[in-house]
Amino acid sequence: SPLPKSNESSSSLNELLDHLLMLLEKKDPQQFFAWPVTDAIAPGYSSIISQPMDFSTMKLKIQENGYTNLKQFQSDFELMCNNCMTYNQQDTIYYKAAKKLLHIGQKFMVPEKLLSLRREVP
Ligand SMILES: COc1ccc(OC)c(-c2cc(C(C)=O)n3cccnc23)c1
Repeated sequence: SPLPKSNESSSSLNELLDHLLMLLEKKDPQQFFAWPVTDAIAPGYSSIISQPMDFSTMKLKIQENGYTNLKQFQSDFELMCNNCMTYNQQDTIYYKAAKKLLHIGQKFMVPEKLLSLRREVP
């Protein structure tokens, strides 16, 4: 089915979300969260994690107008981090990376911070 026509508000939300996603991706230099986790690299992953999420999936969702508000974007981000802290033991580099990323993301996604982002996005 054709993509829903994007109107003014959805395109400005999408611009904000694209900008936010880019900032969050920069905090994942090892790209652990860039692509879906496969059972090949993480044994049993698909039977442990029922709702996988990663940055590439979030990017596609933005392009398909899949987010109608910031809260939905925030919950996919938190899902991605929490999946990682569910599958991986606390003493792993992945768990520690997810904990750090979650903390950074929660600091970014506060209203006053987002207002400044909005001003940045022309
Ligand atoms: C070592 O290089 C990579 C490259 C890509 C990865 O996920 C896209 C991961 C990766 C990412 C994850 C996560 C996010 O749980 N993971 C868990 C166990 C084993 N590997 C991973 C690691």
